[in-house]
Amino acid sequence: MSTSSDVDHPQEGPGKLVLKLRGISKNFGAVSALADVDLDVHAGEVVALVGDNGAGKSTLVKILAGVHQPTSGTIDFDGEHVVLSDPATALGLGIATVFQDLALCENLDVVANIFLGRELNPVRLDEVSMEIRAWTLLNELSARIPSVREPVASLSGGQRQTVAIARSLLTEPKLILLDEPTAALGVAQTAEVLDLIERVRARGLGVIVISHNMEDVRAVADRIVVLRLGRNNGEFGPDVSNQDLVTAITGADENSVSRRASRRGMQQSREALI
Ligand SMILES: Nc1ncnc2c1ncn2[C@@H]1O[C@H](COP(=O)(O)OP(=O)(O)OP(=O)(O)O)[C@@H](O)[C@H]1O
Repeated sequence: MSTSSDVDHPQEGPGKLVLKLRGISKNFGAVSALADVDLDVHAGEVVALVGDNGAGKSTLVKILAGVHQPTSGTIDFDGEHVVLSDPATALGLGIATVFQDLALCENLDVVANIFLGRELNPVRLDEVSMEIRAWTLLNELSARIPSVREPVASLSGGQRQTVAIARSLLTEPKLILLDEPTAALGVAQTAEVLDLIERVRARGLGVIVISHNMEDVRAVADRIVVLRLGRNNGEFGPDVSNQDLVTAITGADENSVSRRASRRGMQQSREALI
């Protein structure tokens, strides 16, 4: 399938600030899930949010999706102070979230899944217009979907992720949150989804990607933001070393990645001496 997205939506580098979080904290009773977190995302920028289990990534995404309310802190979206009181408000403002479970209906086809709950004419379904719109959207994303009349049950993991992302684009959001979009995908499917993220960025959207896979993060992110124990713990470019990233995520500079790097360094100096 050929693409026209780069032509239709030219975007060179990050644009204006679309999301600005300042001092976001979230307590669940006595548990502090987030403490004083700052985060900026620009239009046309992919920001990877990384951190160990329990670092607070999901809590932050749920705050942006309007599922949780922050205990304190401010959210500016598209230059305005906002309160994301519920998921409909977040979506209405232009923040779309693709959760890890994708929430697709297995027995329905691609068109029905993309338009689920947003049918063009819910009284008398306008199947033709919906099919054309679905094809156009998938075409713009260079998606490899064999047929939009295929039930989702017969699609691969990467294709399902594509359908879920296409569905989230239907409301024309300014920011899209992707929770572990490549988890449990094979090599080729992962590459497909990373390509898709690049196309979403090329449309000028701000993208937040949560991922545990550092290779994927480095491949697609413009900026990598580390959370540790609910706090900001460093911000890096995609060329950051594995060692620095692991140190920021775990808080320990003595780990297997650093030990291997130092062994490699010692071996190289030994070879230089011979
Ligand atoms: N609804 C809740 N009630 C009580 N504590 C919670 C709730 N949600 C999250 N927490 C706690 O907040 C902290 C951050 O959890 P969160 O799920 O945001 O981390 P995470 O970085 O997404 O981890 P993972 O990678 O394992 O999904 C953890 O200590 C967790 O136990």
